Amino acid sequence: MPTDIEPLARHPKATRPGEKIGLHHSMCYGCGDEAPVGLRITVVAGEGVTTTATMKVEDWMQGGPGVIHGGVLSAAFDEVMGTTPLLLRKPVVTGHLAIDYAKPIPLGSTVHFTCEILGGVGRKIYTRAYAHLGDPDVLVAGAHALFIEIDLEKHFAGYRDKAVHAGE
Ligand SMILES: CCCCCCCCCCCCCCCC(=O)SCCNC(=O)CCNC(=O)[C@H](O)C(C)(C)COP(=O)(O)OP(=O)(O)OC[C@H]1O[C@@H](n2cnc3c(N)ncnc32)[C@H](O)[C@@H]1OP(=O)(O)O
Repeated sequence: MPTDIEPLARHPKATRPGEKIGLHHSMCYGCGDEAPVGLRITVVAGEGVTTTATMKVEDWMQGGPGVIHGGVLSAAFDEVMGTTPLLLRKPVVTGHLAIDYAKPIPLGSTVHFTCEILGGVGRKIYTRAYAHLGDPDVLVAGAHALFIEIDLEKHFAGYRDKAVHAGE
């Protein structure tokens, strides 16, 4: 992370603390409520530029016997951390994501995520997140990620004809 990042302020019209940040697409693998397979994560706005989220670890998320697959946890962090810049009213995509896996996460558990925006420079937004299973003092994973602000229309212009919509 560069040393010249600046603090980023919550947008005046951002989702209020305690409220759910809306789906960005109902068919999104991370947050969509109509996706045939997905994490169905709901991210809740916190104070300032922070968020929280939870995810139930379902049987289909298994990697090693009885525990979550590392890639599923990575996707969950991506979703939580990528949603958080919406508090700035900035659409982003992931540029870089790094996970520290501290403890195995059993199937059937509920993962609790906390995320904060550390700051930014230009179009770059740096975030950090942690995960625990109910006791915030016992972390099971942590993550750092860099998100890049995009022009939504331009970024997806070449792919929209491939988009999948609910009911198709
Ligand atoms: C699912 C999507 C929904 C999106 C809708 C939004 C709705 C709201 C969010 C909802 C939640 C979503 C949560 C899931 C989010 C994903 O999973 S997004 C999917 C995965 N990510 C991608 O597909 C991105 C693919 N990559 C790209 O398209 C392009 O590389 C990027 C990221 C747009 C950057 O390209 P660019 O616009 O040409 O900009 P570029 O000059 O290369 O980079 C800008 C700056 O970032 C730096 N940078 C770029 N990449 C890196 C890197 N890996 N490491 C370090 N620095 C980097 C550059 O060095 C540059 O720095 P400066 O020169 O400004 O100092």
